[in-house]
Amino acid sequence: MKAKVCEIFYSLQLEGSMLGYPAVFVRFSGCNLNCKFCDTKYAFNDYEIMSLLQVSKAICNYNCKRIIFTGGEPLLNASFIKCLIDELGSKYDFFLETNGTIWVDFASKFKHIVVSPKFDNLNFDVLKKYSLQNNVEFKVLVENPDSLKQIEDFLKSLNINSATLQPIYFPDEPLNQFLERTRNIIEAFKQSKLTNKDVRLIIQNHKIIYEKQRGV
Ligand SMILES: Nc1nc2[nH]cc(C(=O)O)c2c(=O)[nH]1
Ligand code: SF4
Ligand SMILES: [Mg+2]
Repeated sequence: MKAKVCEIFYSLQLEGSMLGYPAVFVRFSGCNLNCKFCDTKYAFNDYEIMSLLQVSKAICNYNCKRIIFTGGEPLLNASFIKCLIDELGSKYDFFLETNGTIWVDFASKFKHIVVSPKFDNLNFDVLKKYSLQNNVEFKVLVENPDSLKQIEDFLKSLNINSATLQPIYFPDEPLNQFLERTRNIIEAFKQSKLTNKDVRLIIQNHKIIYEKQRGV
């Protein structure tokens, strides 16, 4: 079995509630969506075709027990990932970053799944299934302070009480502008109804620390 793999690298999880844990990232190429704010467009056409053995060897070369599958949309390679998990076994903890449009029946094999729904492409049947799992974190992207009302309604519609808000850092946006927009989002968040739920705001720390480099 083979898959298009964009990059495999060792870093810290620098987004979401698992912030700070060292992990090996396996970034698959390709996505079923095409978001205008996508920060991994390079994953669409920069890849190597790799076998299961090549990927598992690359993972084993790092001395780290946490493996994060990301993309693109990693679940376009669901059976490849399932085989990797079965092969690598119980000494590893597996994590997933997905856009929440594809469901897999081995979802419970992941220690933690980050589902980041995109409002232009919501699949409520799939999102409902993820919302019923106890290993799922919903990470909702925030464009500006006005986006919070839509996010409130979205969480309510799926009966979701806990989530992570992540301000979007547009690919060609200057850092100062992102920081100012983030400060405005924080002020609006503090005044919103979301403060009555288990909702937190966490920025993409790698974008600040490494200035939008890839593979970090
Ligand atoms: N350090 C680091 N943390 C991340 N968390 C999620 C990432 C992703 O691109 O899915 C990512 C990434 O690309 N780098
Ligand atoms: S779902 Fe994620 S990887 Fe796919 S196009 Fe949108 S932002 Fe990019
Ligand atoms: Mg990313």
